[in-house]
Amino acid sequence: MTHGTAWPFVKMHGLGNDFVVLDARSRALTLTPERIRAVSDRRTGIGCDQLVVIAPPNGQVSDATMLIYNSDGSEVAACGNATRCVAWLLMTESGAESAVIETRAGLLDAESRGAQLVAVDMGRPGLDWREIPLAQAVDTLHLGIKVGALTDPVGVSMGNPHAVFFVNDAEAVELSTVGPVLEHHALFPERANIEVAQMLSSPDAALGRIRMRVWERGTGITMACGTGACATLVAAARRGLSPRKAEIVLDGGTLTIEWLPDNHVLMTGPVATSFAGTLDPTLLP
Ligand SMILES: N[C@@H](CCC[C@H](N)C(=O)O)C(=O)O
Repeated sequence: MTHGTAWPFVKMHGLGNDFVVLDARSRALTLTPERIRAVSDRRTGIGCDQLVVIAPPNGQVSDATMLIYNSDGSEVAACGNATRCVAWLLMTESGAESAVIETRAGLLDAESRGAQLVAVDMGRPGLDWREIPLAQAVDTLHLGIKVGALTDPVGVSMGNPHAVFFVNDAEAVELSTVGPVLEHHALFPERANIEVAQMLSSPDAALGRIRMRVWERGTGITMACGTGACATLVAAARRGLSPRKAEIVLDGGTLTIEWLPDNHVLMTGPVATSFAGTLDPTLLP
């Protein structure tokens, strides 16, 4: 491989949920699960929770297409924190205050909310068992499964599958033990992201506050999960535990999530750039 053909990348994160971002708008990129795992590997690659590719827009309705891959090599339809990061890159590039990003989960509208702060309309939550998807017809407000001390989560799709367990003490949950078991539970044919959520506010608070930790499908424990924060707010509001707007306190910081009257979920939070570089061609030719 000659010098100059190596892939440039930007390393970004949203509240510590980190990404290697590749711009494939003017150059063909061939990814395989092996290559995604190699780049994502923290010991031998660059290291990230998700590999994110900016691809050309399909038609004229969006500014770009975003493709998202978990560090295990699987492709996913949605990633809230990466959407804010890519929106920020696109807005910085265009000088505009908004951007439209096409994902496998649909078109997402993003807006700048000040320095390094971005709001994204994450669309409508999926509340039907087929949308999550579940293996059988179950009321998504009470999935009724139990692993260890975790019982009866709420199922929510934010373009990707989530199971939200309400607990008295989120810090006490052994996520590294129960997370992988629940991710692969037979009720979730496409696996699931697993959230444990502890209410820090009362149901009648003007603004809710919820502590949340996550075991991400295809990645493991991460510092933050944007779609998980959206799913948690929706789950808490459906259970009558929270108003429809809340601060979700994650390991890496806080996201503000609002379930709007039009049924869309609005996520607002920071973005950060860590460094830029080029990928060793042995990782990605
Ligand atoms: N970190 C993300 C979600 C990434 C995808 C997820 N692991 C899945 O497999 O669905 C976020 O910020 O939403």
